[in-house]
Amino acid sequence: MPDVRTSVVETVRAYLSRARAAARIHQDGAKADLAATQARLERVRQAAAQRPARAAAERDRRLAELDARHTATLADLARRASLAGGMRAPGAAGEPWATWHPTPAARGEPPDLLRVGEIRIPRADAGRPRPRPGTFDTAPALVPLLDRGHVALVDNVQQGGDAVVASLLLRALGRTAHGQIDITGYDPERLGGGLAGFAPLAPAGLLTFVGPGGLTPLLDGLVDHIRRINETVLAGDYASLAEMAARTGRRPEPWRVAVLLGGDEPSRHERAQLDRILRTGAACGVHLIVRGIAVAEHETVEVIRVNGYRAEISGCGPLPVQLDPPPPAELVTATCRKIADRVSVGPAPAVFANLIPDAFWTEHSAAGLTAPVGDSPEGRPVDVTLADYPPHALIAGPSGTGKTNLIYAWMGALAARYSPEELAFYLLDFKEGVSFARFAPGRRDPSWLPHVRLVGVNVNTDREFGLALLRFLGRELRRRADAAKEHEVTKLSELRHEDPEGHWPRVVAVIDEFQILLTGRDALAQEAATLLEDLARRGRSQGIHLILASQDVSGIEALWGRPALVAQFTLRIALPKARRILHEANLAAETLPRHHAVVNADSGAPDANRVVRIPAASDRRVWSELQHKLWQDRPPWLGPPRLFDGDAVPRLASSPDFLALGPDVRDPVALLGESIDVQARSARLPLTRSPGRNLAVLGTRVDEACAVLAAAARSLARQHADGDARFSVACLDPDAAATAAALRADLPADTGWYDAEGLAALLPSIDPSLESGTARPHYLVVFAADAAAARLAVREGGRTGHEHLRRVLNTGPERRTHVLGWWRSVNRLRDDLGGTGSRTDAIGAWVALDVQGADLTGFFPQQGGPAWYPRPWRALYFDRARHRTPEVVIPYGLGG
Ligand SMILES: Nc1ncnc2c1ncn2[C@@H]1O[C@H](COP(=O)(O)OP(=O)(O)OP(=O)(O)O)[C@@H](O)[C@H]1O
Repeated sequence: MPDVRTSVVETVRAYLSRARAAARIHQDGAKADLAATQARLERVRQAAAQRPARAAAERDRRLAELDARHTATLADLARRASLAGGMRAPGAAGEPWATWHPTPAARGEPPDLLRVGEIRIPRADAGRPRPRPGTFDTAPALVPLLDRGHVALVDNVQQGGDAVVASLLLRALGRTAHGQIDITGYDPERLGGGLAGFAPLAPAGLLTFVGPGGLTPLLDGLVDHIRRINETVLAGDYASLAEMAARTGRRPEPWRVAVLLGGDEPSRHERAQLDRILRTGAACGVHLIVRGIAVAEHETVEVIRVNGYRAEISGCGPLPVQLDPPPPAELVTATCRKIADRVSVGPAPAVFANLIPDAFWTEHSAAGLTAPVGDSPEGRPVDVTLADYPPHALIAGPSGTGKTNLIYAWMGALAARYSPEELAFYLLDFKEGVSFARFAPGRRDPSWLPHVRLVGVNVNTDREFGLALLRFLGRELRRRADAAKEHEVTKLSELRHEDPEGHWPRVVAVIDEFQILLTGRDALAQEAATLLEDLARRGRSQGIHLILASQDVSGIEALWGRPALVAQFTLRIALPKARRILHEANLAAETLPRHHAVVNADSGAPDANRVVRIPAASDRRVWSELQHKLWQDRPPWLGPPRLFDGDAVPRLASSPDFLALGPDVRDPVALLGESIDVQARSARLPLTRSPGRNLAVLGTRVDEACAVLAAAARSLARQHADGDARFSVACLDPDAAATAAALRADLPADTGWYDAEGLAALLPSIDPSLESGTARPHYLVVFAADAAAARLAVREGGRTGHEHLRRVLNTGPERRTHVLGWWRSVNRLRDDLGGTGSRTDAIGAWVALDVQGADLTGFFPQQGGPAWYPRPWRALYFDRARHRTPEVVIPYGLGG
């Protein structure tokens, strides 16, 4: 048993020993853990003890950084505010008084803000927690007044307030065009003393003082003015005068600034009027500077609280403002005196540049053409319209009063507003001189006014050219009327709407000294008057407008006989001393100063007068500057205008019809000279195989006769390949020899050359009846054919030379043999044809030079011959087969 007990004890002991050992191990582990935890705790404790100091350092670093950034931003903002301030108040709006002088803004520039002092922005140096007292950045303290609002001064010290009022007024005066600000002063306390420095403006009407008790009428007047501007000037088209000025560059009304300096408490009516002005005045250029009268808060009112030279301005927030000192008294009076002097003298002369908009070709002419021709006496632009009403204009004034200048000004203003797609000019000057030539390319200046399609100068003796223009316009009128009918509309504005792809510019035809076209009781004047009447009546709806100018009362009288025609010219422009263009009772033109015009869009009725100052627009340099700009912008499809110069001699070699000729034509055409027409066409004589297709040039003028024959022969030669046609040249007048020889040199090499003897031998040899139908053409060009009469009278082989000549004339053309001859008188031709009573039909076409119309009786279907008064380098051409009336042609120059 003891053994059992012993064994149990030992087992338990062993078990306990193991358990103890295990517990010891656990205890050791726990101890180690405890030590580690305690060590960590100690570390955490130590770290925790260091943390507040680090956080504070970090916080301080961040604060310093923010401080520096803030300081830099503030300095930058102050710098930028200063810069921006300078830009918003340039020149006289912001300049210090020491260097101040008026700098009026340019036309159309919006008015600036006005400086009254400087904003002081406290400067905080980096690293310093607080700004150092007395250190600050500055920016101009600007106040909006003109076109923007009103200023209310709240002050208790006189000085600073006086300085603000004087600064605002002087800066506003110096920054606007002279005379563009009307000031009214209401100063019942000091009876105007508050504005004493500005008194020199009073005599020029730019400053009015209102006495005590005058506040009501003053406010009523301003309210009335605002109403008038809204009704008649802005008229619903613009929200404000500022918008009108920005869009049109025009400011038709001056600003009105009323300075109200204290007084009794306003009545209820006055307060209501004040409120109205504060609400609505700025849009109409009416502004108040109020001091000592409490005004309602309004967004348009800038409140300045003045305390000595310190102030707070509502627009600058709480930032303190240091007010500028008042402008020196002598600067104020000297400036006001200068402005008053300038305004009393009257506005500066009207300037051509003011008629030209900043941007070209922005207007559309569908409804009409509107452009200024000058300024009103107050300096405001005066627009003139050509449309359905008024459709046409008459301009009159004695020589030298500026009609041409007015036309230039008007054309410049129109051409700058309307593109060549919208407007086309046709210009004709019957005066001697070349006033419209500048619009066409010249030798020195290749530019042209892109709107001009035709220029006629030196046409005083070529009334035919005026007629040609009217015929052309008549055709254009019909073309437009037809197009309108096709689109089932009646007016140009509707046609343009229906046919947007069509090219339908408004046409303006200007005819200077138009009466020349209508003088004389001949058929030409009759036709011209009838065409004019038709154009004037029907042109209005088709966008064809006439501007007729005349220096001579007879010009107007030429129209007076046609009341229906005159009635269409409802727009009348009278230059000084122009008579009979306005209504009889309208004497406005009598007293008109130089370079002025009365524009009247109601047929001259006195009520419709508008006096306009016309700018000088004739200066070539100024004009060509504008023309060059417009020319550079011209559309690529637009060619130069046709220039018809009555003094110039046309050249065959450069005439379009000559250049278009080529060989192998069926019926050759002889070109005889240039037609007087809107296009540079040649007068043509078709040489068909019909009887009478010969030409007689008649008259004694050698050069012109030679020119016609040479042009005819040269143009024929161009239509035949070498050898295809035969040319024979006979020259029987030594004066014509040089031309004839030069011609021969240009004709085919086998061209025959004959004198009288040779001609007498040649004629019998020409036997057209023997030629076959395909015979080659033969042109017999005879210079001074009559000089061969004695030789041709000789009978040889049973026949005289004359008989041979007549045979060739009579039977030649059918066989392609044509005589192109020059006879120095009609009678000599008649003799060559067989004497008085002989047949003349072999001469189917003639060109008369210095030959009286009556002499041509036998060669012209009507009794008495054609109406023809010979003039230098002009010829009358008649082709029995084609003409009803003869046409005037200009021979091509002998130079080729
Ligand atoms: N508004 C103006 N301002 C300055 N100069 C002008 C003005 N109008 C005309 N002139 C000048 O007066 C002169 C005569 O002008 P213009 O040739 O236009 O007159 P006109 O009536 O057409 O004369 P005429 O019928 O004899 O040709 C020109 O030298 C012109 O430059």
